[in-house]
Formats: sequence, C-alpha cells, structure tokens
Amino acid sequence: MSLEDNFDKLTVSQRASDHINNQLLEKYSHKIKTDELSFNRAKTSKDKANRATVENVLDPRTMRFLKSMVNRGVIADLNGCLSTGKEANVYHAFAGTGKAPVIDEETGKYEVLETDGPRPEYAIKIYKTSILVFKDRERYVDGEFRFRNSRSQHNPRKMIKIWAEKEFRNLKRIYQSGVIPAPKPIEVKNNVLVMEFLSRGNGFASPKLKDYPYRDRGEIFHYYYTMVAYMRLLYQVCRLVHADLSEYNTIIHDDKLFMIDVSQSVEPEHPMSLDFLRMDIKNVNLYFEKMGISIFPERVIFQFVISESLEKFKDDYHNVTDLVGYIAKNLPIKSTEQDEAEDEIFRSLHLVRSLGGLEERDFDRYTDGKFDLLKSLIAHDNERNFAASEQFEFDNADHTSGSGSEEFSDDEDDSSENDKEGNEESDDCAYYEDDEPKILKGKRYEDKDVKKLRKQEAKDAKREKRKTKVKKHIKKKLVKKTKSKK
Ligand SMILES: Nc1ncnc2c1ncn2[C@@H]1O[C@H](COP(=O)(O)OP(=O)(O)OP(=O)(O)O)[C@@H](O)[C@H]1O
Ligand SMILES: [Mg+2]
Repeated sequence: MSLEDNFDKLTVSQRASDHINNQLLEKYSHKIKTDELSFNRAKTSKDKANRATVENVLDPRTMRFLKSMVNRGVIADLNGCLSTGKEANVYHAFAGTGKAPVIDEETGKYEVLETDGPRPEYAIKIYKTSILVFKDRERYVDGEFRFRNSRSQHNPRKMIKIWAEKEFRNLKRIYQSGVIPAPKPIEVKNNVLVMEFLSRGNGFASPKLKDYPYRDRGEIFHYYYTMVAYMRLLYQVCRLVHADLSEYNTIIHDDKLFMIDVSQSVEPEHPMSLDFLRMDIKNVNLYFEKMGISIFPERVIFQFVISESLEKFKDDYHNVTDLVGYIAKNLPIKSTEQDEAEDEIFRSLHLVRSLGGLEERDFDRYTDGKFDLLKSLIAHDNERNFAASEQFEFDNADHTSGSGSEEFSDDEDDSSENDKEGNEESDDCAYYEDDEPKILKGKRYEDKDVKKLRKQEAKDAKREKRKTKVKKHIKKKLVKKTKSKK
C-alpha cells in the first residue's frame, strides 16, 4: 500500500487522544469558529470544531501552529470560515495585540487583551493537510524544481508547507512591488498563511470580481483594461505569471482590483510560464466576453505582456493608469473571423522561450517544412528570449526563420547547494517586516533565498532542456539549409 494510502488511513486512536495536540484542540476549540462567518451567531459548539478536523483543516498540528500565533499575539481568534476551497479554507480573524494573551488558570481559556481602536482583520488561509496528491497542481509541481527531487514529493505535509511558503513569497513580492494591489502578507507557518483581510465592513469580505456589481459598462471596460495591464506589470515588474488568474482570484476592494491566490504563480523562467500566461489571458478574455464587452485578440495581449518596450508608449511603465490609457488607445479589438482563427492558431502554438527550448521533434518538423518559427509574436526587443514554433504551413513570406545562433547559456554559475530539507517540526515561519513597500528594481533586491531558488530552478530547467538539446553542428546544418533555400 503506498504511503499516500497509509497516510489516509491514519486515525487518532483513543489513547492518542490524551496527546498534547488533542488537549490543545480541547483548550482552544472554543475560540475556533469554523462555520460560515457571522458575528451574531452563537459560539461554535465543540463538535463543529471537531468537524473542522474531519475536514482535515484544523488537525492537531495545525492547531499547534495557530496556538503559537495566538501566544505571540499575532492573531486573536478565528471568527469563522470565509471560504472552503479544494486545497484550502480561508478564515476570518482579528489581529492579536502583539503580546501573549492572558490565560485564565481555572478555565484554561485565554482572553485577548483589549486594544484601543479598531483591530486589524486578517484572512487566514489554511491548506488542507489531507491532500495526498496535488491533483491539477502536478504541472506546477513538476515545473517547480523545488519539488522535483526533494523528498517532499512523497511527503504531502512538506509539499503543502513549501506550497504555502511559495504563496507567501509571491504575495510579498507583489505587495512589495507597489504596482499591483494585493493583501499584505503577515506570516506563514507551515500550512497556515496569515494576510490582510480585504473587508467591505462588518467583517464581510470585499467581493470577488465575479460577484462585483458593476455600476455601468464603462466600469467593465475599466476592469478589463486594468486586468490586462496587471498581467503585464506582474510579468515585467514582479517577474511572475499568476497561472490561475480569473474572476475568482481577483477581489474589488476600495475600487481597486486586488490579486490573490498566488500559490501556483511561477517565474518567467519556469518551463511552462508562457503556457500558463496564455491560459490566464484566455480565462480573462472568456469572462469579459461573457460580460458583453469587446475584447482584444489573445495573441495581442500576449505580446503586450511579454514585450519589454511598447511602441509609441512614452509614459511610466510602472503606472497602471498610463498602461490602461495606452491599452484603450492602441490595442486592436478582436472583430473578424480572421482574428478568431489566428487566436486558434495561437492557442495551439508550442511556445518555447528560445531556439534552445525546441526539441528534436521540432527540428524534424522544421526540416519537413511543417512549421516555421513565428516572428510576428516576437516583439522586436523580445526576440532574444522568445520564439514560437507553429505546427501550421505558412504561406506569407514575412515569417522568417529564427536566428540560428541562439545559444542556451547553460553554464549557470550557481553555487547554491540543494534545498535544505526543513525538518517537519521546524518552527520556522516567515513574516513580513513592516517596512514601506518598495518598487522592486530587477533581481538586485530580491531576497537571497528567492535568488537561490530562482538560480536553482533555472539551472535545473536548463539541465532538463539540455537532455533534448540539438547538437550545434545539426543546428548549423539546418540554418545553412534554410539560407540556401531562400
Ligand atoms: N485576503 C483576503 N481578503 C478577503 N477575502 C479573501 C482573502 N483571501 C481569500 N479570500 C476569500 O477566500 C476565497 C478563497 O481564497 P483563495 O482563492 O486564495 O483560496 P483557494 O484555495 O484558491 O480557494 P479556491 O480553491 O476556491 O480558489 C477567495 O475567493 C476570497 O473570496
Ligand atoms: Mg482561488
């Protein structure tokens, strides 16, 4: 029986129920409201807290992490469940006072010290620990070289811990960039992520884009253009592709579009980043098309996002208002059958970042003239890191073959040793220093472990690619052949 099945069969035997973890559950369960968030509901009875355990969210280990956050005064108490998702539940909580609560000796219950003034509200995202296999997350996990060869692949708890940390890091990077609104990350501890709660008052969450009551059509256009501009800012400034961008993972708060749920977000160096970007663009277009407005061709948005510079753009590349103005004026609306046909082709592209990313089979098809390297998608200055191969005949002559000279610089000088496997009980947690968000200027300011991780991933990605790399002399022969054909 595989480890996963064993893991699933684990039960807490009666004897174990005297275990400290379960005593904790008893002690703190009165503070854990797990049903729908409402402030006028009677206190949650114990069996509801136990049901949460059954949902594999507030298991004893998670309780221990919550307890340590309460004891450090990070959070006061969980007030109820905001959302139950496939992989995680999100709860509402009030911030603690930064000091340990007073614990009443007799009852063992704790009372959080009152603070003057309103207490910040937090959203606590707790990843379920019973997910044995990341179902549709495989492609993020495989491409995320942190999982590939570390033991965590067979240890769901470690995978979930890394996944929650990844969401924390991505959220911190977006928040620090200052160019895209995102909830402020507070702390992550194992499978528990604490962030700012986006509230529309009385503890109710601000609406997701899908539930947002638009005032008029103009506002729908505004949020569509804003979403396209944010995809570009996420790629160019935060160096991330969301990879699950949709009307479910964006929140309208204080008349701004906030990005959430960035656990699966990847860097442009990720082998599938361009496919994920294409998927995001498709999902966003689908939603706004349903909202009845005219949309841009997917390939146009794709080029707008990945091009480093924009023709005729004279304003601030970091300013969403300038970008929205540019989008409204310069991006052509999708209007003809031809546009749809070209988008269809674009969806079938086998996107590679450079010639080095092409595989043996691509070169076979190339020699048989089955496809060409599409230059029209490559923004002039983007040529060096993007080439799209297309499995379609081309008749118009303006498609020229990619420059054959692209070399994969795979001698990435990376001295970082492999990820140290944190031990399971490690108490480490990451939290957000309360300094002012600063604009990231490239890789100079990223934190060192992200840098280490990025280099490791890039190195592993290149090692992977090298396996299918075409020898230089074959490439030279092919390029010579195409030159002689012209
Ligand atoms: N910081 C926040 N402030 C307010 N509401 C939030 C916050 N974070 C998450 N939510 C609410 O919780 C829901 C689920 O959050 P999120 O998408 O991050 O988790 P998830 O596991 O991906 O859930 P799902 O599987 O449903 O997408 C969001 O759609 C949103 O309504
Ligand atoms: Mg989500």
